[in-house]
Amino acid sequence: MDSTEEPVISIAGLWMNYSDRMVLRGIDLEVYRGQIIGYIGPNGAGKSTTVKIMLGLVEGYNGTVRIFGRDISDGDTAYKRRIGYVPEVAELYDSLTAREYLTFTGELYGMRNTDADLRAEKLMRLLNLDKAYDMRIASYSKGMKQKVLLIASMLHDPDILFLDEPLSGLDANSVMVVKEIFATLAARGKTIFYSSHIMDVVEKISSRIILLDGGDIVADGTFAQLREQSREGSLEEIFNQLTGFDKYREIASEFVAVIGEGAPHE
Ligand SMILES: Nc1ncnc2c1ncn2[C@@H]1O[C@H](COP(=O)(O)OP(=O)(O)OP(=O)(O)O)[C@@H](O)[C@H]1O
Repeated sequence: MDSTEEPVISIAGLWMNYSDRMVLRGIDLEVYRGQIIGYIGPNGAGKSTTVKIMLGLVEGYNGTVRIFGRDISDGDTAYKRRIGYVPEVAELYDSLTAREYLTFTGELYGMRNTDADLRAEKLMRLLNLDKAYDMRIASYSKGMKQKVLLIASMLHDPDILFLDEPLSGLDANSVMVVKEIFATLAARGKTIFYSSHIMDVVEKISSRIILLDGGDIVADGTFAQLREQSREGSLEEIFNQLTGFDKYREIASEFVAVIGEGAPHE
């Protein structure tokens, strides 16, 4: 990273609460071109909230969020054309075919219908979905839907990709392809910002790992740096240590004990 380079994402003093619940407590974060950020944290830590704020989907926060150098609260939504997003829950238009859905999405991003169609068809073929291109999405498997979401997020060649559990439902071969796509895009200067709970994936593909807990960033660095600081071996162990979670054995044993308490059979 060139130290004189402007960050593509710059967050300063970000606070967010939903009614009486404080979710983000003054987050500061700068992200640069070419970084693959693994944004991790316990359930409910505020990862999706942070991403939705950056996408302009959640308002009412305090602090400053700049994307490509511009404050996103200034009313100019032009930055959205340069980002792609894969949400946590696949909300696809089941009644459409992939051709209809992807050309429609491409047009929303300002592409010409024929260009979007041509490109989408090529990308579908590369992910083994050529035969499904004209089938209704309702008939797709979970992994097929996930591939369509991934294609939709990248069709317009965005500069920043936000993804929530991007490898969810993909088979091992497809996981390898998508991981390689992320690495290649990052090498071309794109930024990948994704959330996942699959620690061995995060460990392997992130150039930088950011751990959110209790509304704050509690770790930020490469996997090697995190490992050095915490003296733990795997990211899963580092995660457990930094989030203060050491009760998994007790919880599991109590859980199994409750199951074995004797069901109220007649
Ligand atoms: N629209 C909303 N209204 C009220 N509370 C919300 C809303 N969205 C999120 N929250 C709350 O904010 C907190 C953070 O949620 P968020 O979805 O950002 O967490 P997360 O880190 O993405 O979790 P997960 O790993 O489970 O996906 C949770 O306590 C959640 O209940």
